[in-house]
Amino acid sequence: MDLTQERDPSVSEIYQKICDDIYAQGYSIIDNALPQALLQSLMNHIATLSSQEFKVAGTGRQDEHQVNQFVRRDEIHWLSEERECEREWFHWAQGLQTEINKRLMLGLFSYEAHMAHYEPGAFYKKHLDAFKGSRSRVLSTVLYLNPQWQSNYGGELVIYDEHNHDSELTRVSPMPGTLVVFLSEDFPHEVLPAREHRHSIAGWFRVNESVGNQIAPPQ
Ligand SMILES: O=C(O)CCC(=O)C(=O)O
Ligand SMILES: [Fe+2]
Repeated sequence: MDLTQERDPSVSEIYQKICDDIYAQGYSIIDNALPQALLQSLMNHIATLSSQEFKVAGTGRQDEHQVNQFVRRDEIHWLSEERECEREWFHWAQGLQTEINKRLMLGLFSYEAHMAHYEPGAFYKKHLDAFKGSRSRVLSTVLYLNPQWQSNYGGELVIYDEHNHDSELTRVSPMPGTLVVFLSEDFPHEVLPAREHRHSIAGWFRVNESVGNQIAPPQ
């Protein structure tokens, strides 16, 4: 089953819009970004994943992984190619990667993603997804999977100005099917506490950090 509907012109229009926005301002916010069937299947999937498949999220690189409850309070489940509907999300992201590389020549090489669950009251303090100059994570994506979200629930993503980290650029409410894409090294952002359970998929495109035939160490 191909839930991304490759031939659907609206998929390539969305890819184009993301490329245009990234080129113009470094970030993109798209409502109803996915084909309805794919969005529905991801929402069903996250709703049925058992709580055992979510782990408390940490901060820092994998080898210095720390759980810091003052920084973030979400639980995550890394996506894999093994489950069909997770594979469909990778497929959609692969299409975006191809388009971005063609249009913006960012040299995106791989994509990793996890589902995230924020309990009521959970948050993620202001942070960057990559250290400046590290080139590990180049482009971040966040897709929201909350079928019943209302604007008074809170839980907004706040994006800050790349040149003035105290100045708020915009707030995004985690409405179903809204997608945010931004340059990982440039835009500090935070997740405000919500009154309800909040679900999303966060993902990151990386460049190839391998030198010669040596494989880059895990991040
Ligand atoms: O869920 C969001 O809105 C953003 C999550 C985030 O910033 C992250 O996982 O790095
Ligand atoms: Fe982030």
